[in-house]
Amino acid sequence: MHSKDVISHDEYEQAADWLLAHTKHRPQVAIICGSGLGMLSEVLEEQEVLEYTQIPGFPQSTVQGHAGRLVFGRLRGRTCVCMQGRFHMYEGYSMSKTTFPVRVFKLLGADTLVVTNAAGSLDDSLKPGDIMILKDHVNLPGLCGLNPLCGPNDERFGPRFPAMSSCYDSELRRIALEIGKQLGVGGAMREGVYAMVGGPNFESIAEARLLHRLGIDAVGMSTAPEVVVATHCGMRVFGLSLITNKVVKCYDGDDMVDHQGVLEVGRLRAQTLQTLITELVSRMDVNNNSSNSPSDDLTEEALSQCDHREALSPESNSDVSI
Ligand SMILES: O=P(O)(O)O[C@@H]1C[C@H](O)[C@@H](CO)O1
Ligand code: HPA
Repeated sequence: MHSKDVISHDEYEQAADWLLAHTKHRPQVAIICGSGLGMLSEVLEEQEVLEYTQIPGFPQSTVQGHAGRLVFGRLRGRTCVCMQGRFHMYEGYSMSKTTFPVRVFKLLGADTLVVTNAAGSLDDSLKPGDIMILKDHVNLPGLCGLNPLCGPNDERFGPRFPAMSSCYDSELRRIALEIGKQLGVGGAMREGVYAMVGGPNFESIAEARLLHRLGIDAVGMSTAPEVVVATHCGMRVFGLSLITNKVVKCYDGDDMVDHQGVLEVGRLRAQTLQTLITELVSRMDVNNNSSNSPSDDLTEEALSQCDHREALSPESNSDVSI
């Protein structure tokens, strides 16, 4: 790693101080929107929007479907910040730069990180349009030494050797699955293991088969580094993948994945994901690292937004059933 890739505590603080001076909001929950999932921020109330170009030290979004804005606002009594646009290694950023915002959110006071992504399924039981709750990940670049925690460790954020064995909060996973059932989309939601590859090309068939044999359920090009950095600094993490395509695993056939198709599935699933995240955030106890359920029943408003319930039932979701 180059010394220029080391980001000093001052640089994180400068970004955090700038944000504190430019918004009245003090976020408890940070949400990272995956490819085509920027609409998750639309549900925030009392919005204040800041462009990445304005924020000191922030990288810039270069990928279609990643707008490049921070949206601050309120969601059912919780204060949130939403990243409309994340950073990927394949854009040419160092791992520490791709995860820069996570530490900034920590300095802003956020104790919970919600990560979302678009991913291709390797397991045939996951269909486009399904939602996979991350139970665990395989950080392939990380295993090869491309890890945002490489370089001098800053003890103010966390320990040199953080554990990753429980990085996806089990209580938040349980609540999300419960909400899915209440919304009538339980059949299209399950837990699974996400693997991060470097990208930007989609997988070759041999690569897809290799990942499948390793027991990976879905593959994407992000998320794991953000989760590593958040876990390192003591944040509680919830992650989900919107399955946007099946990864091609057979030589005979003419299926081919493309980014436009990925974005399209995000558009079609916008409302389901908005409702799911809104309900999840509303049931989080943001103060003491556990969760509470002020009401375990969905509001009528949430249920009425779920006119997609039938479309997401397991019987009907053969391929894109949206
Ligand atoms: O930011 P995410 O991980 O959601 O984006 C996925 C991976 C690539 O960036 C892109 C491919 O379509 O979507
Ligand atoms: N592979 C890797 N990343 C992805 C995919 C995929 O099939 N779909 C969306 N992001």
